[in-house]
Amino acid sequence: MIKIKFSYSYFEDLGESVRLVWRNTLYADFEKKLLARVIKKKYRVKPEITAQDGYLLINVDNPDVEKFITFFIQNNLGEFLRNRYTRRKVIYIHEGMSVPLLGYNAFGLIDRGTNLIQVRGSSGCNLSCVFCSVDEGPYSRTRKLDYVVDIDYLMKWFDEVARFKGKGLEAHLDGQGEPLLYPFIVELVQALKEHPNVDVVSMQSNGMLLNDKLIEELAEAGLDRVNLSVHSLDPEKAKMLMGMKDYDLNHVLEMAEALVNAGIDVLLAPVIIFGVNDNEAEAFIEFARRIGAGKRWPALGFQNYMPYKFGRNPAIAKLVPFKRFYEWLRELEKKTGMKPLVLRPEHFGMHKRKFIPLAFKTGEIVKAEIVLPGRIEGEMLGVARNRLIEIINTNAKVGDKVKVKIVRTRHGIYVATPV
Ligand SMILES: C[S@@+](CC[C@H](N)C(=O)[O-])C[C@H]1O[C@@H](n2cnc3c(N)ncnc32)[C@H](O)[C@@H]1O
Ligand code: SF4
Repeated sequence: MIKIKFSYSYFEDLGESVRLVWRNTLYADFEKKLLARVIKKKYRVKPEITAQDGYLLINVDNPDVEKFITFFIQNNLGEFLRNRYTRRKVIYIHEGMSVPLLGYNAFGLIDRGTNLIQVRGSSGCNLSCVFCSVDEGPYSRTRKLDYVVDIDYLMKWFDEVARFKGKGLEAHLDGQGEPLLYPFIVELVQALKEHPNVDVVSMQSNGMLLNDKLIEELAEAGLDRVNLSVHSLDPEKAKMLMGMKDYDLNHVLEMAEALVNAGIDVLLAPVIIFGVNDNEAEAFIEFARRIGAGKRWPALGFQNYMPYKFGRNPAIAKLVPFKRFYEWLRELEKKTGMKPLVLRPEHFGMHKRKFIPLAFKTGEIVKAEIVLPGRIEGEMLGVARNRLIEIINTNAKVGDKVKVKIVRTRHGIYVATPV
């Protein structure tokens, strides 16, 4: 009998197939028939395949089978890889693919002309907030696939960006999705924190996937702050806003306190939808005070709900102009004595820094090679001048070389249309 287990992984028996669960966030299903067929073809034996106690079990005596099937699974992982929370296909981006990590907003790095660099290791979310700006989560209607970037490759690009941007950086883990779904999140926090140009490592998270052990690991790795997205202190309203019946508000609130106790600062970041949760503002402030949030940075970062073209824009959401929103925050500051609620970049030690020079001008026509499918219908990702370009309204295929017109370059995110 051969027993196989990979590090950070376990196998589950699903009857017709075996599932390899990798780092709790990714999985790949292999049909037992397929594995048996490839073994039979090479070794002329008909094995029985099961999974038990996390191991893959194959009832053959030949020890060569172990090496062979290990190689087969590792080699074919890319084809079968899926996100455990969204169930979407995952494209694993690594150095061998020559995919630049600047230019696109679903993965890689974003420089918005300050000392803060956004770091996006993966897409995909465990929740489906009714107002989500990027229509994320298991109930997304627009997002078709997810990406995961290999950690060494991500750090290689980060290093280049950091060298250009200089010292005193904040590396902020956020994304079109939930950063805690990144399979190497602890290692990533540690690698960023150890970078000589990084002072602060922070993360934007919904907090659901935190637990005491993970918090301890993140604190040890050097995570400085979590901007925690909590949108109601009423369990039922929170379930409705997070779009998930099993959203556990109490767990998230407990984790908020655990973060503070572990020395990771917390900034509570509720999205305010007037008429829905604006009446909870004082309760959020009280909660933030009670747990000791805001030790080095502000304790609260109320966000004004905004509709987005490819987001979920619920009918309940009433729009409030920013002028009115800031007035509301100032009134709250006066009433509660909690300051600052009107946040400015200085509160986060943020200042302007020179931009990584843009690779394209708006209106420019360039020849791009299509390297990956995009996340939404009609979108593909192209490469030119060592930058990614999101090409919209296209039916090009991977490998095609196409002429495109750059229609957007803001903050080094490039969008183009075919010409
Ligand atoms: C897209 S999420 C990604 C990070 C993580 N999943 C989270 O929710 O914290 C980034 C932030 O944007 C906020 N957000 C999402 N949709 C929004 C909207 N329509 N208007 C304003 N803020 C929004 C979220 O609450 C979160 O604080
Ligand atoms: S707002 Fe954040 S937590 Fe909510 S669905 Fe979007 S990405 Fe997920």
